[in-house]
Amino acid sequence: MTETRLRTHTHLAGYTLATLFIASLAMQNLRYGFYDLFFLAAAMTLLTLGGAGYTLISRRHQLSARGHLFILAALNSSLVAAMFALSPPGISHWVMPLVVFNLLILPLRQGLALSLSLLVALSVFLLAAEGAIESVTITAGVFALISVSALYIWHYDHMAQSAEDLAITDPVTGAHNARFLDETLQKEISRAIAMGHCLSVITLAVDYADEMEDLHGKDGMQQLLKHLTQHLFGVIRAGDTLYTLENGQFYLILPFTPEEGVRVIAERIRRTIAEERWPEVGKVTVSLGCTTRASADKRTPDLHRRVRAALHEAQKRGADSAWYSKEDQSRANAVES
Ligand SMILES: Nc1nc2c(ncn2[C@@H]2O[C@H](COP(=O)(O)OP(=O)(O)OP(=O)(O)O)[C@@H](O)[C@H]2O)c(=O)[nH]1
Repeated sequence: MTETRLRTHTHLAGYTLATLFIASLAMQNLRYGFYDLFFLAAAMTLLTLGGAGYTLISRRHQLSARGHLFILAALNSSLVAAMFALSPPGISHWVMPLVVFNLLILPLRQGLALSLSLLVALSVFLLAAEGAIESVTITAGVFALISVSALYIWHYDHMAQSAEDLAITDPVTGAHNARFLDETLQKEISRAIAMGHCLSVITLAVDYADEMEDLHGKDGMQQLLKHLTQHLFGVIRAGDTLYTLENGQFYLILPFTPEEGVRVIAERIRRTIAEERWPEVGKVTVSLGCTTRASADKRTPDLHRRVRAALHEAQKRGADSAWYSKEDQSRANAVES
């Protein structure tokens, strides 16, 4: 289940439970003749029902739906207004579920801000209406409830973020993985088409990777890939992204980079890697294929196909070389030419 669907389900469940709870409060107050409180609860029920409707309408962009903040702010404000205008008995019983509800529906910071504001209003009200001891005791209890809920939500957000990072990160090198490559490249292609800027890509393979693995073992090769990743992160500029593929290969997406630029950076990568002495294996060389998006390239396979052909051409020419492929294969020419 995606995060958007999960949020839609939890928001719907939250609003439905809140509606049932507040509607039962409304009925109870009607039964005992507390008409002011009945109208308050009825208004709050309408707001939570509105929240459920809004959740359904915004189900496709639940993570960025801003309307929840307004609905929750209206719920909290109506309770604070009723607190000071009606001085209802047992108001802390209304506040407790609402502070948890704020945290369940809103992003952590917004939920905390609303819940703590409500807590401040409650403690001022209790201080004036019931005295210091009552106010401190109830405020401490509600504060503990807010803290535990916020900690739980922070923990959940943290775990969700770690799971997302793991899903898009190569465990050995720490660069992004192939799964994330297609997603990002398609976005970059769409951005380049919309904004009319250049986009280039490079694919890079360690020369004689299989022989090196036989010689230095899997661990030695993994250490080398880690160091190569750090080196590449040091060479590329902010905005460029790096991906680890299989068999000692890397992929670079370079937004705002024209043909002349990708030739410069490909050559710089080739040269700096060849000049370095790598702790595990000594000297290493790489072959690089590069290309720039042409107007006909609308999808990732268009660029993948051409950049792979360029890498293949570089490898055919022997180790330690780079090759640039233009849209038309017959016009392909070497980087250094
Ligand atoms: N995407 C990307 N392009 C690079 C990088 N380094 C060089 N280039 C491209 O190569 C061109 C020439 O780069 P340089 O020789 O470093 O010259 P520069 O004037 O210092 O380049 P700027 O980074 O644009 O200031 C740049 O304009 C870029 O198009 C890089 O790390 N990433």
